[in-house]
Amino acid sequence: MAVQYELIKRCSKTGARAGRLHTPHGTFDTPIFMPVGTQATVKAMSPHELKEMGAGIILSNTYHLYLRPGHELVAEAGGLHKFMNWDGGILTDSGGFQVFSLGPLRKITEEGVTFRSHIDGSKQFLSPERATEVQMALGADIIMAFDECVPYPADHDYARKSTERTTRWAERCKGAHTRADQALFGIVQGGMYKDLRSMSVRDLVSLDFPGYAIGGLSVGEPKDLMYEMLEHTVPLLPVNKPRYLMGVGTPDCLVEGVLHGIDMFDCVFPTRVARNGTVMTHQGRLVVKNAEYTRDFRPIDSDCGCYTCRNFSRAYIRHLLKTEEIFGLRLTTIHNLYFLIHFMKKMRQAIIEDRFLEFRAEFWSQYQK
Ligand SMILES: CNc1nc2cc3nc[nH]c(=O)c3cc2[nH]1
Repeated sequence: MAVQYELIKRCSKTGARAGRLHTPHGTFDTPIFMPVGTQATVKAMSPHELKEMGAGIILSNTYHLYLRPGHELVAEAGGLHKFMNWDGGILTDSGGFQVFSLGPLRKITEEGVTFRSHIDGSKQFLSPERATEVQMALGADIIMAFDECVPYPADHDYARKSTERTTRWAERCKGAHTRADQALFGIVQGGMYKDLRSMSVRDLVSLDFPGYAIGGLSVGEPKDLMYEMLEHTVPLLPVNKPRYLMGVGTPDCLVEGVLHGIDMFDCVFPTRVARNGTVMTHQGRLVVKNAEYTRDFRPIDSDCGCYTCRNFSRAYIRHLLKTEEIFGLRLTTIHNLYFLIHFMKKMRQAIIEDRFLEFRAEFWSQYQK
């Protein structure tokens, strides 16, 4: 199997678990946070810096790379790892979510989705087979089935019909997937309906994927509703397969996702907000661009071991951001990614030492959103 999950330790009181994910490009500790590199680069970061800060698996997007530069060109370069000179793990999202959230004027049929490129308005079409072919050409270690992310809110009838189609599409992806060195994950849908989440899990598990993503969350629903869906859905998934919660990445959601048994997370949040000067600390977020930090010569976070916090002050970073110096957003990005990657390592250690609930209580006692 291209990707194998190894369970190391289960928390005795919750669904939290520590594990390892074995892939063709290395073995990575879980729970893991995966930086997003939509267009074959984690914005402002070099592969060397990503490796140095402990990044293991990064994401790229099929939708974007299919439109530009095209999957054929990436294949000609020898695949994504060679193209971007990254020898760690790569996961590609299948394009479904991006088509629904980016591509204007889209039309969904049983066959697939017709949409207009957000770049040049050209008419495009993706089907389960085509999305799988594109991902095989891009060459990620983990690829995702082509699905429809049920929008929020959606009525039960729409959610049911869409989820049933996503399952038929997952089967078609499985039929089209012929690369033995890649793992194809199914994506659980079902909207905010427990019966449909159960149906989606049952149908996908019967198709037997090497890993399962929880889709259709972090789409604008209240966090408590997301947690409720996780509490219901995750325990239904096989214990010996990785669980990947798509699009989730603020510290509070990461803690609650780990609590419910999630192993893998991705989110643009840390890199996106870094570029406008929002950085994460153990007490919550701060906007280092704000005037209050003009003469603040302390590091962003005195407990943080990242390159930014070891070498630069809030005042200096604020100055760089105010003057729109590129180095400023590089420093905030380095910090935010390091913070989350190491936050996951601390959670993993707490699970191994069977003190995850204490870790979680300590986190919530300090954290202001
Ligand atoms: C930022 N939130 C978010 N990013 C997502 C990506 C996804 N990809 C495929 N399918 C999904 O359902 C899905 C849901 C998501 N929510």
